Amino acid sequence: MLAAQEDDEARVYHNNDIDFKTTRDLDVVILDNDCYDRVYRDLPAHPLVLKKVPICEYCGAIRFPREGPGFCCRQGKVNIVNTPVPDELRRLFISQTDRDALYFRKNIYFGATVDQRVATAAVHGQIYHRLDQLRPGKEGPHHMQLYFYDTNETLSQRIKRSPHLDSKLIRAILRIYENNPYVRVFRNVGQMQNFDELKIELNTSISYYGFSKFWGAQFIRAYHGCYDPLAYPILYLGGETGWEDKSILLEEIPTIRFPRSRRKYTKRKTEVQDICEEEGGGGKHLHVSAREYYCYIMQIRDEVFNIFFHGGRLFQQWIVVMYVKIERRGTLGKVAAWTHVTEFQKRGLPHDHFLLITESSSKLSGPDDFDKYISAELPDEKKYPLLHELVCKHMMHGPCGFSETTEQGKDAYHIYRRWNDGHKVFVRKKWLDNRWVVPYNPTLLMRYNCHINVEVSSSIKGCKYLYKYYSKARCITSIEAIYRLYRFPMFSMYPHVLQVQVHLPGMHMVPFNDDDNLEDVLERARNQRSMLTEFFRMNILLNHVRGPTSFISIRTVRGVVSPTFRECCEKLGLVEIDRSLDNALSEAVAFQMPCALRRMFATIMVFCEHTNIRTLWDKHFESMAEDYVRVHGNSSCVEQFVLRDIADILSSMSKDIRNYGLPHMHQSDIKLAESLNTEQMEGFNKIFDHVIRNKGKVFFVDGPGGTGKTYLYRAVLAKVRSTDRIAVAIATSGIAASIMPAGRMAHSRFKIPIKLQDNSVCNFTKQNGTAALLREASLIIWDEVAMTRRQDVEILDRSLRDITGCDLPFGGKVMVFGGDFRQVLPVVARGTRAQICDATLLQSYIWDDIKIIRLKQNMRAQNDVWFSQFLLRIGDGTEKTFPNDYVDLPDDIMLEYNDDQSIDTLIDHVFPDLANNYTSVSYMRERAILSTRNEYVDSLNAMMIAKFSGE
Ligand SMILES: Nc1ncnc2c1ncn2[C@@H]1O[C@H](COP(=O)(O)OP(=O)(O)OP(=O)(O)O)[C@@H](O)[C@H]1O
Repeated sequence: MLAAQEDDEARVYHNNDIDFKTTRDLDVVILDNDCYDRVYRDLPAHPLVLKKVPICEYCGAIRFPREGPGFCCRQGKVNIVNTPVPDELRRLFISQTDRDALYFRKNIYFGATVDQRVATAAVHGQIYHRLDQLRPGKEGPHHMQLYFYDTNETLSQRIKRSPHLDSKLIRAILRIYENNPYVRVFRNVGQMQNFDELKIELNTSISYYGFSKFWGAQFIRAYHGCYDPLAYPILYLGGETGWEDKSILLEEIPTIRFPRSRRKYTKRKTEVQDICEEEGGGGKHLHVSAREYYCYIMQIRDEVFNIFFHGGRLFQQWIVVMYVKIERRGTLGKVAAWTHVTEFQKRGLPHDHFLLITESSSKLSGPDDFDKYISAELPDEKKYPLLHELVCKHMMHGPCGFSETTEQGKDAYHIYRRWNDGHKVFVRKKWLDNRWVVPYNPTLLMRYNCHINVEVSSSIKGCKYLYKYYSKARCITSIEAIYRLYRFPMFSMYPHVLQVQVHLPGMHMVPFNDDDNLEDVLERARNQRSMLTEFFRMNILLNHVRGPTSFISIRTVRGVVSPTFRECCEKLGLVEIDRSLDNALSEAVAFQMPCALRRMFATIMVFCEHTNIRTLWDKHFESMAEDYVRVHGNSSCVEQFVLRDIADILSSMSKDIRNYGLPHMHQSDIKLAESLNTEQMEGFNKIFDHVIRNKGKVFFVDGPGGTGKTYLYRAVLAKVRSTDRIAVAIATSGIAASIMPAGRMAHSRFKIPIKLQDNSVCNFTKQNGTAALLREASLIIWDEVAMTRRQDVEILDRSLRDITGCDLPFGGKVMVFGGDFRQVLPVVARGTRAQICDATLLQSYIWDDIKIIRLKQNMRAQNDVWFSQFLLRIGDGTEKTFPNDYVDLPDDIMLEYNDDQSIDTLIDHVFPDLANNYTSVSYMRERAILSTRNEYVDSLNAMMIAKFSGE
């Protein structure tokens, strides 16, 4: 409070400027120790007040913390003398009581309102007034013609035309401008002999006034010194030039420094001004830049009446201090990285978006953590009176729903607790409750006393939300101009990219009037196109079409008008999309592996609208097939491998390779069905029969390791796909997914949430591509389901029922699960044996409807009957055990443990003669060492790589 009492500014900002009253529902019992009170802990007692810093010792500008020494006047090098403002004008600018002053301020503005009575013309989007006749007509003088009369005549003519004008005020203004040199010159124009021949064109947008015929055209550019006094006579009332003739006094000024106290400042300032006058420009002068000039005059200085000042700088200080405080004091946890964007809203007010990425130790992991930092409720007015006032003042916006607790929302948006506790405040003429409170951090709100919306973002969507502010359509406002003038950082991100608006067809902004019919607006052909792409194409055409006279003539090729610039470019062969994609692939060949090229090729197929994919395939096939050629040599088989890979990638993007005109792909697995054993064949027929008859059923292929489950899936997948039906193959683990044609991992394919709740569903919407794919699918195969939590499968069941609208298991799809409960079971963190068993599919309601296909014949160990039976006995739990469930392993499948040497022995055993074989794909593919932890795998890999020859 001390700081607040001492400081004038503080008093201004602390004044109550909002009326509110508050009420509370008596039925609701308020807890004394409400756990949600955590969020209000350690609140600052009062909003932050910026520290005072001494005024600039050179120019006397009032400075804010962190403004560098050269911020206002380049340490005294820039010194611009302010023209004194007459008392009368000053009064008009500052009086809060005089009616004429209020009227004056209400009615002064710059710019042209298009007056229908004056001939106006829009040339390249700028508005010109053209007054051919300077001599008044029969109706008497008006507009600019009024300037050529003396004060009384001008005034009576003005009042005649606008009876509401305050004649005293107009007279005062005319008096103030009596000595303005431009006013005088203008008046004299009326005395000229050939007055009738004069024409004046006034460009009210930005750039020039032209007096023609008499002097010839006289253009005054915006950067010319007299543009400012002509365009803004009210700011340059003496007609003084703008920045152009201002100069830097190099020799004298820097030696005279203002003392750091305000009392001594005025005396020293007069001394400096005297010296400047004595010098009369005799010192060594350098010109100031426009930026230096504007930066200088936009400063606040004690006892200097500055009519240029528009404010907004305090806000920038607030940004700087806010970030510094956030990072240093860790209000929102320890910040690892951050970024911010200043957005200027329609009225020109700056609005900052900060994204703070906290260190892992400070990550907010769930609703309980969110509640420690964020409140979306009115605080208790008795316990936290000041905070309550600030929430009423700054944080009451649009309505959301009530919520009993904070909940982790879908996507990036969480639901914060907005309890219906009957607490209401009467603010802005309305009774508002917790539903209207924007989420905020009490500490930040108390400290900065302004609207700061704080929310937790748990996904990349938060970043996207922020980044979209880069691509908004923008026009520069006065406050943004000041930001740019002073080079305030507006983006804390590198590289700084200011994008123009880019949008997809049909996704761009469309202007319309209130009374427009929206359907007509959407139908308008010009609204269907992306402005930017059309603009680029038009520019291409401008380089090639000779002497165009209109937009239509640009689009005319051999007498035919094309509807769009793009079509016109295509007709003229000017669009090079195909060639640039070809170049991109050629470039990638130099440094990408064949598998990366195949992925890139598939991406181009799906996203880049290449007009002839087959030519691209023919040209780049060899590069994409290099790795297969090295192993197989045979070209037709290699082509099939490459096609298979691309088909798998396309399938993961829900696309079918058959629609792109590439070489025909043989169904390599189609013959597998012929070699199935009896058990497999029985299962195959059952599954395929249900698919063909479109009859929903859930199967479970139960077989110990090596009984040919994967072999069966591949045969079924190939057969179903050969009938042009969609078969989706997934597995719980990545390795199993990779050995199924077009296999994907379950969590990724079905977007199963990691954290599960009772009614969770897959994270796709009904309209989404995954939903469309699953709706179309005739068969879904899920391998290794024994390792999956039953809840994941139940979520899929719920989602499929939802997107298909069919209440049968899995929406009436043919579902084939496979796995082996004798192998690995689901992982339940720190779960007991009972909890693990409860998480298996066997305990699910789904199990009741499942038809089991049992495979017993071990196809992997056909030559080792003893071993396959041993495995079965272990899995079935019938092998003889010792205390603690130990079993006896035969010696010939074990290696002797030998302390440090054991790992080497294991590597040598599994990978004999590694140094000579590590380049052989088949050798490496046929063997593997399994391990329980990633760190062991990493060290094993390192040990093996060390055995390779060469660098
Ligand atoms: N009908 C068959 N004819 C010839 N070989 C077969 C047949 N069925 C399976 N195989 C072969 O037996 C081996 C094991 O088959 P597969 O990998 O399909 O078994 P699995 O039950 O999926 O094993 P795991 O549970 O360990 O993954 C493979 O090499 C496969 O090619």
